[in-house]
Amino acid sequence: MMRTKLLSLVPRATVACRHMSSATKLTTVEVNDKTGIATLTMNRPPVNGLNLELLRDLQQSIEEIEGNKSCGLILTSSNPTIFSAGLDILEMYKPDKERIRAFWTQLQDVWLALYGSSVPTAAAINGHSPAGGCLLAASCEYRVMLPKFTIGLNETQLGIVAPQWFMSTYLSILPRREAERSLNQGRMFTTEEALRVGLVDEIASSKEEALAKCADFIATFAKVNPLARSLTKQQFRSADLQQLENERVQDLEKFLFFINQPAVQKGLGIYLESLKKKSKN
Ligand SMILES: CCCCC/C=C\C/C=C\C=C\CC(=O)SCCNC(=O)CCNC(=O)[C@H](O)C(C)(C)COP(=O)(O)OP(=O)(O)OC[C@H]1O[C@@H](n2cnc3c(N)ncnc32)[C@H](O)[C@@H]1OP(=O)(O)O
Repeated sequence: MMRTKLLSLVPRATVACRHMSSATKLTTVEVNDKTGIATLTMNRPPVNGLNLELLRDLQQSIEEIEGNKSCGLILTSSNPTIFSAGLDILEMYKPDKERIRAFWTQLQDVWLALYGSSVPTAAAINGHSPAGGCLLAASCEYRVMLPKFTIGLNETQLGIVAPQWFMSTYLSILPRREAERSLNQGRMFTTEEALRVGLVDEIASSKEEALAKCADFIATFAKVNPLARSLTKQQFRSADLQQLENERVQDLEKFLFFINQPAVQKGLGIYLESLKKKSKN
């Protein structure tokens, strides 16, 4: 394994980091030698849109962290204003038949790996986090968010339906009434609103502070037996995980049927255009 000091890339307070993976281009993993916590950073400009390749790299990085006996995983973004824009709409708009199957299957794999991770997980949400971005953050056990950003499962606003496992993820954090209402509305929460409803656990004023708060959360498990902790987590999450495991193929087929509906394709096209127009103004 390659061991590189990355002192120039980490806060001064950090003593030393092992750079575990550099082969992947769209994610990096750095393990703090002192705390044993791995920081997994998404790095796909311009908006960390979750395309097939970023999802593959995410899964590889999660597996790397699981296999490396890290004490915890912090998910964050290299972009200073965007955690992740969610699924890359270009994967779903006028899709290639084979690729879109691989894409959705890979998204399922990432969720199973992250939501079911045996290590403690936290998200340092250092930017906007709509839809699939929110799903990733919500799959972690703890969330710290920077002010003046937005987060939420906004699928209905795009004319699409969040599948059951997106809903289960929301329900693992939010009271049922709040989860149902905000999913139906496709509501995006400001940082402060997200804190109020419990979608995020803390607010931090900088990325460094967010990472430190996530590390503090992970440190709360330092004296807990790791096997007891991970089996307890598994028991809490196993029904949700098992449901997708059992229905993976049907879930894929439902997604393909839905996404290929002419009305859905039309809606995605209009939404993409509106994003592009907005970025030109
Ligand atoms: C019952 C059966 C159920 C079956 C299941 C069926 C269906 C489920 C299917 C799908 C589930 C999908 C979940 C998703 O994740 S969909 C994606 C939702 N994402 C969004 O709505 C976010 C859209 N983006 C934004 O709001 C902003 O871009 C953002 C706040 C993230 C950043 O704003 P900023 O001003 O900094 O940047 P922009 O100028 O807007 O964007 C720059 C550039 O990036 C392009 N872009 C942005 N987001 C996306 C995206 N998600 N996918 C692809 N491309 C994106 C944007 O168009 C600009 O491009 P360009 O003009 O520079 O070329």
